[in-house]
Amino acid sequence: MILASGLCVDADVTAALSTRDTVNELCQAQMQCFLTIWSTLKCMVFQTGMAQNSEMLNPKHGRPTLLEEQCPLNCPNSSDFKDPCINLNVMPKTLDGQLTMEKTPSYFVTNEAPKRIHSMAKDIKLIVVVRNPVTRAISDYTQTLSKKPEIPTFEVLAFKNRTLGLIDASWSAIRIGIYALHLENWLQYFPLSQILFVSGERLIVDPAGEMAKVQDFLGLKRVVTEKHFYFNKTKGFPCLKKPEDSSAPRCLGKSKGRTHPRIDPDVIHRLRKFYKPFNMMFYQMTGQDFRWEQEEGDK
Ligand SMILES: Nc1ncnc2c1ncn2[C@@H]1O[C@H](COP(=O)(O)OS(=O)(=O)O)[C@@H](OP(=O)(O)O)[C@H]1O
Repeated sequence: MILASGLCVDADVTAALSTRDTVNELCQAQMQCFLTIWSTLKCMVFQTGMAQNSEMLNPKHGRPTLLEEQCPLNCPNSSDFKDPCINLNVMPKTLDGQLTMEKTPSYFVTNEAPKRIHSMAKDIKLIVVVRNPVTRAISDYTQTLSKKPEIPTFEVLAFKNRTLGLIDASWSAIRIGIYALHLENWLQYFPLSQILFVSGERLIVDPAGEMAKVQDFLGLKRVVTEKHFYFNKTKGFPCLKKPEDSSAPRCLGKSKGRTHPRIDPDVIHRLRKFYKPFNMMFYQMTGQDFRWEQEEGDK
């Protein structure tokens, strides 16, 4: 989907319409979304897919202690939320002075998740790490490519019809980055004050700054600070100086921070245009400008 510049979402317009209406109007105006986005709204739409925040948070530097557990809402052999599978028993017992964290990126884009999580814990705090959706799509593709080298190129997958400039919004790598639609789903159950949006870009250039926001949001003393991080030139990312369970510095694993394949700049340009109105809506909904339009590169 290519969006003409005149169709950028104006804040007043966005306020007057629900997100879905606004997106619908934009799509209709472009006549390029067809039913793709609308049919996917009923099931899954997007994910942010960034694990690094919880991995950085895991060290029990402070009090309350943070515990991390994966996937409490997933039933074994079931990922479609059909069964009533909320099972807090799989979570570790949370003692006084502890906070338990759970990290499953796909929940953000799973239609049933907000309702189910709300019925489990209405006052739960939610943290979402978001990055430029264009970079996110390329990162997503890079991950798939590492497992399935035979898949078509990013440029092929990104379009329904490249000549006509029709972006394939049904491709999960692209669909997931339409954050405004996912957020709309969550805001039907949780107030914005219960959700913290962490900038994936800031997390790389200023991990301590973003972690300060996380600690404040969780009501923790700021114990993770600049002194816990250093920039690892080989990795090209910040790493932890000394995790609690080891005396050695620790970077995130090989699957985090992979080199992305070169993508045709024209395709990147088209994707930026595609995402722009959705990003504007997301900024308005969150009250945060992630400045993705101002980025030069997409790595
Ligand atoms: N400190 C540090 N070290 C390494 N990587 C970092 C770091 N901070 C942020 N990032 C970015 O995190 C991206 C990987 O997160 P994922 O999206 O794969 O997480 S998840 O597994 O889907 O939850 C990964 O994306 P790619 O660069 O595409 O690999 C990184 O850009």
